[in-house]
Amino acid sequence: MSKNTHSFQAEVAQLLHLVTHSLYSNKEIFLRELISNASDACDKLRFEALDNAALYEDAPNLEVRVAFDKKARTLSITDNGIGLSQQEAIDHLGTIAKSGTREFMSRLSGDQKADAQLIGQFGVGFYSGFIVADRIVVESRRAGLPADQGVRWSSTGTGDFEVETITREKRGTSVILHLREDAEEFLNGWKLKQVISKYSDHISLPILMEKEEWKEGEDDKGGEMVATGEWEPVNKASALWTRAKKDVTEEQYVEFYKSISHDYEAPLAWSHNRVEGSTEYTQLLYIPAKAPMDLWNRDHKGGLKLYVKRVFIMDEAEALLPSYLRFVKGVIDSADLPLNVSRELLQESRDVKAIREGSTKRVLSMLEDLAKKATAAAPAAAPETPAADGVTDVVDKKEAEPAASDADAAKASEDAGKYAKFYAEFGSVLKEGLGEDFANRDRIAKLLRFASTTSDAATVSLADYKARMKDGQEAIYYITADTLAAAKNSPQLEVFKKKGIEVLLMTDRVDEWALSYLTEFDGTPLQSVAKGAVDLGKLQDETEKKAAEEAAEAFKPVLEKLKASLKDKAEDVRVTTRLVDSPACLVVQEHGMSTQLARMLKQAGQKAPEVKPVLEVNAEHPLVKKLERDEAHFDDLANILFDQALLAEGGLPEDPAAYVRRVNALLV
Ligand SMILES: Nc1ncnc2c1ncn2[C@@H]1O[C@H](COP(=O)(O)OP(=O)(O)OP(=O)(O)O)[C@@H](O)[C@H]1O
Repeated sequence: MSKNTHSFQAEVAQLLHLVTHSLYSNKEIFLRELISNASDACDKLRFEALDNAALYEDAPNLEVRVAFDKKARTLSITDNGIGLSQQEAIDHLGTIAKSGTREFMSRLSGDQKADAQLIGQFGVGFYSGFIVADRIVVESRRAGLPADQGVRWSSTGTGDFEVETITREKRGTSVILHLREDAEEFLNGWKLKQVISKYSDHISLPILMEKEEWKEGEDDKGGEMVATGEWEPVNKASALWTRAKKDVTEEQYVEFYKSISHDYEAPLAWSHNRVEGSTEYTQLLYIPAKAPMDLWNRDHKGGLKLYVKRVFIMDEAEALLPSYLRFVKGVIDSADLPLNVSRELLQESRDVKAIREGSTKRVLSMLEDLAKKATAAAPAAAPETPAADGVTDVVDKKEAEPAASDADAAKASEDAGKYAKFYAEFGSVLKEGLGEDFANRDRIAKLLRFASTTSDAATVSLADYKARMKDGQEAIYYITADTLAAAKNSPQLEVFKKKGIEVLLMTDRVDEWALSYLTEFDGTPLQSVAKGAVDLGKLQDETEKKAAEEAAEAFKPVLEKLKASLKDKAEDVRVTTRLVDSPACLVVQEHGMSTQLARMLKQAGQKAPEVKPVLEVNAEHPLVKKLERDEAHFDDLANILFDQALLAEGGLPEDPAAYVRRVNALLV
């Protein structure tokens, strides 16, 4: 192949521009990214070589070499991993294959600081080389291909890249950075070692650099460091999760997280354990502080890497955790699984089942721990009972001690905010667990937080709610709506407000579905206030009940007429005591699908059963009383009553024009 020029995928060109302009303040991360790619390439080789040892050729020791050339102003990162074929170089170094790329691009604002944060979350990988280089040359040969099928890829990071065939004896990849003038600091052995030990110490392969010695200059001209030709490792070269906890600093845990997740922010919590017993494995699990772009997609792969006896097997091993914990990042290293385990085999393995259960429990305990810290910081709230699952020994666990200094106080308040932060990012995903993980449903339920009629923020746990229930209250009441405002102002809440009964306000898209799996909490049923007839049980006194029955009796003839008038729209019409200020509201039958969920399904283009709601009217309301007197407009009034009830809960009348006509007729 002669030299060919290719254009970058449009997104890459855009990203490159941003990388060079936004990540400037944190230049050195390019080295972490390139070393991490080099290490991944070695992992891939080791994995492919399980079936084909010939791929090792004559170099079975996998390693990464970092070298610089002061005169040529180049810095190179060389690995003897899997390498790239010509086509792979074109495909992988010219496009971004990651899911969520488009979504990511659309969120960029043009504000460099904000965008730099976003890019950090997205992970720029290879392209980060352009932060420090104005030209990058990649020379590579894929393991197993003949020497004359090497490839040289080069680009100045603007719109195009060039690809040509070269002969390369050694398999693997060299990334050669032609450094910009202002990146000269990386032409220094000491500086490079410092950056490598900061970001890449956990890499399990040796990262080698040439040993340097001080050489005096001639004629008193001052000396300089010169390379000796001898290579020495500059990292510890033991995978971080294989080390004892006491040998790993907090900073190293954070850096390791950043390198496997490409996240900018530190994680909220982590847990590192060696599990022994019938299934042996090491787990290092992290709870991120920020949700990735495509978390909502249920096809979003899990964030766990699977190793077997320290050999990398696969990324995104979704079988290791249930889907509702897909936000968790980390590593599982199993001592029992066969090295050639495939995704399909994983699904069926009993060891994997044990790992999955153990890791699920571990994540839930981490979350309980965070939640407990939040509660400890807010003494007014009801204390959370920690789940007794026998799982202890969480690395980041610190007993809540009285803050001894300002620093401790700051740490305590930071810890206290972590659960709220977690919940804002991942609460909706966690809720999916109610429907997915029956064995842990109670633990998940304890972790849920909602807004309520006493708190706009999602801070109320079901346990808090229970602790505040009124004497005689027999259910946990909730309402689902599209928005907090719609939930708060819903007519269905009126009687609850009047009686001072707290109602949970649920506005998450998954609430209705998820809550259908949670019929009770700690022995108390959950009851939607928009479903079925309102039964306040002991909260309503005898006189109230009697008055309501009498009103319903007196209203019967009007009710019959209303039913006839609205027979196409309403399943039934009845008198209610749940309304105080509003004339009417809609409810669905006890086990029916809420009108809100039906609407959502329709919007999503899915089939939803036709739900005819029940219209409940407030016999005391002047508009309803008017029905008794105004024979001429009865039909119009009845329809307006129904349509307004629909509007109040965020719906739209079936025939909006007819609704407007009817209202106007009454207005003039
Ligand atoms: N040293 C290397 N050896 C072999 N292939 C490489 C090397 N560096 C990069 N690649 C290939 O280029 C692709 C793109 O790399 P890049 O760092 O941009 O993204 P990534 O590694 O896939 O994603 P991320 O960095 O977010 O994990 C890699 O997936 C890999 O296939």
